[in-house]
Amino acid sequence: MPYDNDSLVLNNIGKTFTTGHVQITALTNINISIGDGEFFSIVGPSGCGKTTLLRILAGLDTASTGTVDIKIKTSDRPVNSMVFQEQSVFPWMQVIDNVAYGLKLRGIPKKERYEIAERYIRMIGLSKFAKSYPHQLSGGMKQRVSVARAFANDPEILLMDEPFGALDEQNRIILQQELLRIWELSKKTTVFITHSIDESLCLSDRILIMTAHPGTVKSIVDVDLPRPRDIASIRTTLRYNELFQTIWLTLREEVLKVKELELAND
Ligand SMILES: Nc1ncnc2c1ncn2[C@@H]1O[C@H](COP(=O)(O)OP(=O)(O)OP(=O)(O)O)[C@@H](O)[C@H]1O
Repeated sequence: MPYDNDSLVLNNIGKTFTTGHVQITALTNINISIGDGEFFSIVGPSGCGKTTLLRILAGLDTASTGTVDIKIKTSDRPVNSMVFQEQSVFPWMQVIDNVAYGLKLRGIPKKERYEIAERYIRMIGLSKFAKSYPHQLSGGMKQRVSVARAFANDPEILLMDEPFGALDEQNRIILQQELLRIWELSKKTTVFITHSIDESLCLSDRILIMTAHPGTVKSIVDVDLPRPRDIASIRTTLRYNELFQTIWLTLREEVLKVKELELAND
């Protein structure tokens, strides 16, 4: 692991859902340590429990077994901020108030919270739209607002559940590059779910590949691509292609298991 100190440690995490008399084991025996300031991605076949794991990290759901230890550096900031796939901006608030919302909840005075919000709005290239309302923005711009809000909150850890999954490719590449730039400045510990091997390679320090249902750790890949990264040029490197191939071959076994299961259930 490229980081000296842990920010987030998952000990033996398991999750079983009970619906009526039916029990579904979504996650089992997950042990991971994520470094302070690390960008850690999770990929895995559909239904392997990625979102369930992130919800447990966010405290939105509880684990059936095991513990999550998050290192708290200061008590005056939130433990986590989450960015979802679907835009989660408040339609009745201007961009600046959306970005400053978490700071307002923490009682940060207006002048200070606007200064912080303006800084992140500038970083994601929306300065001209600070006073706009969400209905005046495109989908990609709204997702930028969500990203800016998450960073402005200055949480211990940033959790992202396919934040660019609903965007078209051009917007996705621009947002990935912007996310890289902001993350490289803030070095915030980030856990990022994606279905895209390419996206995980462009952004991450390490990538967790999960097994098919029930989800557990299949392998963890070190992304030894240099930083700072330029997404367009990193994709042309030999190392990128080697890593892509390694991840795909590992992931493919799990995706095929899901397909076999689906056929057996037909
Ligand atoms: N609230 C719930 N109640 C019962 N079962 C659930 C619940 N939430 C998730 N599951 C089950 O847990 C398993 C993991 O679901 P989860 O959404 O975490 O997977 P995922 O890897 O994020 O999927 P995808 O890639 O398709 O988004 C699935 O079998 C799902 O049906």
